Amino acid sequence: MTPHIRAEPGQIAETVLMPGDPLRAKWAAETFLDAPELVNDTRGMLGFTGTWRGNRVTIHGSGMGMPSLSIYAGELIRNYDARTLIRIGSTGAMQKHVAIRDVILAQTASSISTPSSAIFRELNFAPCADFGLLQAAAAAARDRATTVHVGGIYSSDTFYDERPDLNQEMTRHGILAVEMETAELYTLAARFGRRALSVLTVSDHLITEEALPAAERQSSFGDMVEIALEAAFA
Ligand SMILES: O=P(O)(O)O[C@H]1O[C@H](CO)[C@@H](O)[C@H]1O
Ligand SMILES: O=c1cc[nH]c(=O)[nH]1
Repeated sequence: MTPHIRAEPGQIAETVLMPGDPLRAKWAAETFLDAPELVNDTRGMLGFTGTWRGNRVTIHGSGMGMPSLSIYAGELIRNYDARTLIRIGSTGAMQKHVAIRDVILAQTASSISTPSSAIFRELNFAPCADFGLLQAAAAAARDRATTVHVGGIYSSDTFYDERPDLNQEMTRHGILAVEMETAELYTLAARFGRRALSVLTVSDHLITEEALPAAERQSSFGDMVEIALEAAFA
């Protein structure tokens, strides 16, 4: 038990999928896991443990933004010994060739800062995905109709951005999309020797201003969850 997770030792699996939204954790657990059991609801942050093809999996919300993710992922690693952490998130596209509903495998995550920045001081640490997970997710994605992109993303501290110049530079330098958690997830995984990957679904587009209709969000997120599960147990 931690200040933010009421699960008993042993109630959290070694493999954890982490959406930002606790209700997406509930939906994914009820849709993809056998016998999902609620293991956390402290502060309304939901976590479920069940099995997928016989493998134990926890699906636990991270909340929005890196400070929130660093609490949950940090406690899952330190207190429950989570070994494989895969974010399943929504993201905003920053390239014309990336479309709504496409899936992005985040190879690297740029940021202005993360909760870990105080450790690095003048160093520009380069948070990156676990190569084995990335390779397995790319292989799992190849068998699907969904278009998948592999590359760098941007982990922002803000959803309502006030730096169009910065977005332009990221687009110019090939950054695929923006979200708000991955750089800290990859940094924590590096620090504790764990495996991490972010599998993201494009929910809106910063250039075309398209957005996934609310009614289609869950069905479009299904591919991302299955890719994450297949990668975890490849
Ligand atoms: O859909 P989730 O996983 O929450 O991810 C994205 O959506 C939230 C912003 O609306 C941020 O958490 C961002 O990273
Ligand atoms: O953080 C996010 C997530 C989805 N779309 C965005 O524009 N930003």
